[in-house]
Amino acid sequence: MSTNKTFTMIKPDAVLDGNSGAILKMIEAAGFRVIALKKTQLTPERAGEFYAVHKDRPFYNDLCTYMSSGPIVPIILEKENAVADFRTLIGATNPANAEDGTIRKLFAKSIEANAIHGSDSDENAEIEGSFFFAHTEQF
Ligand SMILES: Nc1ncnc2c1ncn2[C@@H]1O[C@H](COP(=O)(O)OP(=O)(O)OP(=O)(O)O)[C@@H](O)[C@H]1O
Repeated sequence: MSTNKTFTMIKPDAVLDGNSGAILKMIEAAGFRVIALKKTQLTPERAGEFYAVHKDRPFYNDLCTYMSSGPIVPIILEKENAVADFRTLIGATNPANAEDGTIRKLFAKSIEANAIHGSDSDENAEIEGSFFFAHTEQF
């Protein structure tokens, strides 16, 4: 059964460019409610843990370097059909393929520095949210 929650993370390129506020505004305007939010920075090792599923991909090392290169804003969100609706809101992984009006179309710079992450399943949303927030931090 759906948990109605998803996990997102505004990535270093978007945070450093001062786009966190504009991105959060789009997220809330689309009907998502913020359950937990903070600003933090990953070490390369923690970035490697977060993206462990990609450890055999050729872009893994560059991805970990990039994801630990600056601040990020991890967020837990709530909405009906949250995981699927959020993937629609952010658009395709590669901004060259992202649909008009999506967050990545507006803010992503490249397939790597693509502004934002969105969980791809209810199970991963739970795992990824717990990676950054203890249950007591959520409300
Ligand atoms: N070919 C690639 N070259 C460089 N970086 C890539 C490439 N493919 C994916 N990435 C990076 O790895 C992240 C995870 O890749 P994945 O295939 O899970 O995409 P996604 O599900 O759209 O993105 P995310 O998991 O961040 O929401 C991407 O968001 C992107 O930052």
